[in-house]
Amino acid sequence: MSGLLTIEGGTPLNGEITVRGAKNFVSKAMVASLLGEEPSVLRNVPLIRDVDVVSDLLRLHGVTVDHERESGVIHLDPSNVESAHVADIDAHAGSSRIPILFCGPLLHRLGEAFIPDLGGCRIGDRPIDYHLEILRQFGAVVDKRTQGIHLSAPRGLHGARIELPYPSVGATEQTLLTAVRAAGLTELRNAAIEPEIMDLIAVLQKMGAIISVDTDRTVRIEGVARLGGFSHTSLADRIEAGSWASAALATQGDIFVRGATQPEMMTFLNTFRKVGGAFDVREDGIRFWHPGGELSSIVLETDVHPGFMTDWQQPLVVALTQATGLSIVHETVYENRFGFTEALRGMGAKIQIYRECLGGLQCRFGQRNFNHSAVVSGPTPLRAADIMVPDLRGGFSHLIAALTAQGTSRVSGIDIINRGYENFQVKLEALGARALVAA
Ligand SMILES: CC(=O)N[C@H]1[C@@H](OP(=O)(O)OP(=O)(O)OC[C@H]2O[C@@H](n3ccc(=O)[nH]c3=O)[C@H](O)[C@@H]2O)O[C@H](CO)[C@@H](O)[C@@H]1O
Ligand SMILES: C=C(OP(=O)(O)O)C(=O)O
Repeated sequence: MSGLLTIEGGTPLNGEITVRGAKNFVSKAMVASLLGEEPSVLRNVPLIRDVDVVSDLLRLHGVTVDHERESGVIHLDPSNVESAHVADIDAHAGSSRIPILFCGPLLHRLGEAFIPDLGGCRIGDRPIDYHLEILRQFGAVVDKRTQGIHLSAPRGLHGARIELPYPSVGATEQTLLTAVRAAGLTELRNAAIEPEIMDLIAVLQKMGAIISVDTDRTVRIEGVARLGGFSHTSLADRIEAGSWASAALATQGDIFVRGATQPEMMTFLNTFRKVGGAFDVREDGIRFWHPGGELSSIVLETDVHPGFMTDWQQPLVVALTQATGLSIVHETVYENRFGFTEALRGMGAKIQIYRECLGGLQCRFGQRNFNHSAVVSGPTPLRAADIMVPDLRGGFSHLIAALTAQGTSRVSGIDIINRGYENFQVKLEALGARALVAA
């Protein structure tokens, strides 16, 4: 990955930026449009690479995608869905995790699907065993090939009783996108209930689906023969909002995040307040700032919703290097999400990584040799360094660290960040960061 940013740190980030629709919803709603017999419209779409990848994949399958980039409106017309050339799809291998969610919709529309090898952040093994098992339960025949996966449904797809071993976001979405047009009833136990999934359910309901969510995380879907289009405005990207909030805290700044919304961020806001950050929820966004004085160390465990989201963890850890005392961070969603701390240690942060489950919960990764707990000791002044972006959130964390550090850092591989942060360089400039793209 390319792109080099030179950052002169030590200046608080102050000002206002806007967040638009959620990366982890918009791409899925775009896939859902494949299920309809009529056109759909999606608003508040951010300019991020995952949207471009999904647009390309939809176009390869005959969907007309008209993206008004500045206004953030996408028109999707699936009237002429067709099989794509395997070589064309394969060109997108490794670009994102979304292609796996094309399975159900393509099986319904075409009777077969070819899925390229997945991309996404390398923060653990990220197997797709739940996805494939679910598809088999619906009646799909799964043929794993050297490159990619071929699926067919010789007898059509029928509803299934599914229980997830872990409330996986992707596997829940796989079930929803397949069950809505499968024959009969589907029952999904131990489903994930992230706000982005709830917004996907809202989209599917607008299209004509019948879906109920019980208090015990059981989702029931009554399959229907036909779905129409939808018109929908995406919920805001709570991960991007939390990332800018962490940047405000670490740099002792003050950022108004226009578009950020409280309900989806309540868990983040509680943690932010415990660390010592201040925030003000307004009609049109949330202001986050460092109120002066010391920040407090905390014990934090990432979890599925409504727990503290794993994608908030990496940016917040940078802010924790500026808090007084020992913070404990237990990552329970991914087994390998602390790789980004190596660069922080090189910048002077005191972060130790442990295999044990520190915190309160025993998680799936305990006793299994995974470095999934961290102890952060602070406050430590950070010094500038040359660093390489490892993944999406780790990359944004490196930006925060460079902005916090005294001196000039060179951050390479910044293109990865465009996968989930819209116009982040323009936003940095608007917040007064001294950041320059190297020629
Ligand atoms: C594009 C998108 O929406 N990405 C989000 C989605 O990823 P994604 O949908 O890939 O994450 P999952 O919720 O599926 O993964 C959670 C855990 O389940 C495991 N697992 C998952 C599927 C499977 O078949 N087998 C299996 O073992 C994973 O390895 C991981 O340890 O939810 C994650 C958890 O909130 C977020 O960090 C990602 O930003
Ligand atoms: C892990 C993430 O995304 P993906 O699932 O697309 O890799 C993320 O957004 O932090």
